[in-house]
Amino acid sequence: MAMALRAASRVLLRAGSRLGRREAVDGARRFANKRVLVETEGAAGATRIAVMKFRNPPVNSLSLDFLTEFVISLEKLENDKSIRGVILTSDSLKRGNQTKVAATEKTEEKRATRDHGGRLQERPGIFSAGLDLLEMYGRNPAHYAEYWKAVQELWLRLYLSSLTLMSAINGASPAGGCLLAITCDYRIMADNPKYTIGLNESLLGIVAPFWLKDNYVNTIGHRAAERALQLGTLFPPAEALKVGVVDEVVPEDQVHSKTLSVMAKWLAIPDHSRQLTKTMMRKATADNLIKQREADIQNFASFISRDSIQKSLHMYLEKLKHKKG
Ligand SMILES: CCCCCCCCCCCCC/C=C/C(=O)SCCNC(=O)CCNC(=O)[C@H](O)C(C)(C)COP(=O)(O)OP(=O)(O)OC[C@H]1O[C@@H](n2cnc3c(N)ncnc32)[C@H](O)[C@@H]1OP(=O)(O)O
Repeated sequence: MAMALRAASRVLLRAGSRLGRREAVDGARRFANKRVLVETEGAAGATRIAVMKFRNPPVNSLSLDFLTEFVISLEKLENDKSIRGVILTSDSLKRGNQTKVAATEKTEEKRATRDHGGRLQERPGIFSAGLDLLEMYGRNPAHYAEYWKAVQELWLRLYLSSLTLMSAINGASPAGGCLLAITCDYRIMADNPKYTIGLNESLLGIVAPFWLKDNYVNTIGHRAAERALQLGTLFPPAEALKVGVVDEVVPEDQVHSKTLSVMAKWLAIPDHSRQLTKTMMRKATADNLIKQREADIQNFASFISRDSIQKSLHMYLEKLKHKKG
């Protein structure tokens, strides 16, 4: 398993440097590639935590490029012995198809956009819109296989990470967005009813893979997962808390500070005992995928290539495109 992960990571690292994606390195405190910004907090020499900010506009979808850059960044953090905790969150996104508010306007208005009548329109934040539908639609089986391998890799890396992982969910988090969150050790969500979280695959005419289903069952229990998966339920914050998809809901402007303070409590636990406990809880679920990765890739490639599934995805994409009109 470790060898397989190391080999896959070497491939990803080679791909990353070939594409020249690393844009800026500022000592050990901040590094970025195009789609993931990593900032570290804490004094040099002491335990530090890192914040991984997604910035893949317009909706932080998990494109192949994003997945590659994410895994490279995570690996760098895993290899940095001063880092013990990582927070996953979204960088604030600005959508390209609306007029951006002038920088001179008040701070709260800067985060808004204007509608066609020129009125300020508050847009919901987005943690991640999940897997990139354009990676799963209209491509060939080889592409689907490559994409799915990268999705598996992301899940395995996160689910088995020895770091303490927390998600600061500052926006909508459907499907693959929820995947990112539920691999974490702790989830804190902004109290904004416009934000929802859950595995909504069934609404798209697709099915969550067994390992994501297992992760969901481990998080919210079998009965709740059975119902939520069939209905494709996207929970607003209060319901997400009630069912256990998230651990805490806090006012939007406190998500980051609250996550930092919970992280401090987790980091007070000795690493070795916490890590061994985490492995004990998660290994069997991860092993289920590890022992049949190749078969899972083939299943995905043939499932997603079906005419009926492509048709469902087409209809869903059209629905997204026309919902504004
Ligand atoms: C027999 C069994 C065998 C099983 C074998 C296994 C099979 C496995 C099958 C595969 C299962 C995989 C698991 C899938 C996981 C997923 O993650 S699928 C993706 C699910 N995501 C969604 O449903 C979210 C869709 N998006 C939205 O709801 C909204 O966009 C939003 C995130 C709430 C944001 O809304 P808003 O701010 O209003 O922005 P929009 O205008 O809607 O979007 C802006 C543009 O972005 C495009 N877009 C949105 N989401 C995605 C996406 N996920 N991928 C790619 N592109 C996306 C959207 O179309 C807009 O585009 P333009 O119109 O061109 O601007």
